[in-house]
Amino acid sequence: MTPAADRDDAHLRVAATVPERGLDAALAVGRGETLALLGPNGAGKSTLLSLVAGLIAPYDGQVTLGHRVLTSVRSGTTRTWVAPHRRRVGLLDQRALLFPHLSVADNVAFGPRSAGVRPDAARATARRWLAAVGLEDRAASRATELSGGQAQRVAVARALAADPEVLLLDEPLAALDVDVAPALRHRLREVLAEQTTVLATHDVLDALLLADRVAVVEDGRVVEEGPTAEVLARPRSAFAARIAGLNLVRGTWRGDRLVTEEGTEVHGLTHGDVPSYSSTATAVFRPSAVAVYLHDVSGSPRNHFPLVVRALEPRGDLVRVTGESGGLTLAADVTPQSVAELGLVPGLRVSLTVKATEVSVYGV
Ligand SMILES: Nc1ncnc2c1ncn2[C@@H]1O[C@H](COP(=O)(O)OP(=O)(O)OP(=O)(O)O)[C@@H](O)[C@H]1O
Repeated sequence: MTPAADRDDAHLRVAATVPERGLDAALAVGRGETLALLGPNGAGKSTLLSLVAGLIAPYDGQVTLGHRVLTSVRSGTTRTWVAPHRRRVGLLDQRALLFPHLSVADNVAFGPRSAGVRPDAARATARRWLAAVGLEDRAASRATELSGGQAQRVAVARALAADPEVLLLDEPLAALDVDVAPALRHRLREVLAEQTTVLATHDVLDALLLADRVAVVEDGRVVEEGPTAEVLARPRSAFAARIAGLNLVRGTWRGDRLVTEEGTEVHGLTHGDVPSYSSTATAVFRPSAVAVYLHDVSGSPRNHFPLVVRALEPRGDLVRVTGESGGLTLAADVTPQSVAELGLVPGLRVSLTVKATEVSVYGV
């Protein structure tokens, strides 16, 4: 069991084994928190969501939400079972699955109407959530008239209009075109701010931009868990290291550059909405985009970081060089030949450079 699963302040707790799917995992999510389940195909992410939604029962385990026990099964014997529609859990997967014969507004009003809310109040709720996802002007359209990205936004509004205590998102952006996904990701970030959410994804950007915490799921186990930026910057599990291992630099956006608390400046290209001046931002760049020199190499538009080498580790055909730079841990992937030519050893002072065009800056 992970330490996080023992948290006292958890709103949602899951601890379950599902032998036929190779799952034996525990997780906990705080109220208003977004937890990303990050893992490869078949790892057990959807199974965990299905347990919470009440679509499957464990062989052994419990699901609790606040003070309510939703599922309790001991060695195949069910003790407590709350029906899916009574759980106050919303589930959304990569297909929007709107009712084709209903208008957009009626799709969104469906949840409150089913819960017995009067038609005018349900319509008002629908309007509010459509506005939150930026689609109030499509209220009267048929669901079939929407683009894929719009339909997915309506599906988000419909899930939230039902006022779930927990929202479960299973790869909500996976089916969307790459040019549509960033806009929806941004909307999701806004609407998920106060919402307890579990997000299954294998996209590191979803985790970085939407989640407060990440649980890495591999072979039915939670193998790593922690604040998103920490896990992605210093991955301990094999999967997280493969997809993440990114250089992440947090700081304050100064209009054309990010400045860390210790005064390190990072130039990069902004993605999605440009961060507002003085707001918190994150610069992201891959170790493979970083070059290592023994001396400072001047020349813009490059970023330079003085680094004290801490470790050298083989990584496929390359060697990952990690070290400290002004309170940051940074990594560069270089060839074994460069390691030999530069005489890289722990303790050596070097200079890392990365082109500004290789650095993505996000307003988070
Ligand atoms: N309906 C099902 N019936 C039986 N086994 C299933 C079913 N769905 C998934 N499995 C199995 O359970 C295991 C976990 O799958 P799960 O779908 O939870 O993984 P996942 O991490 O969500 O992967 P993906 O990203 O591919 O959806 C896998 O071995 C999978 O083959």
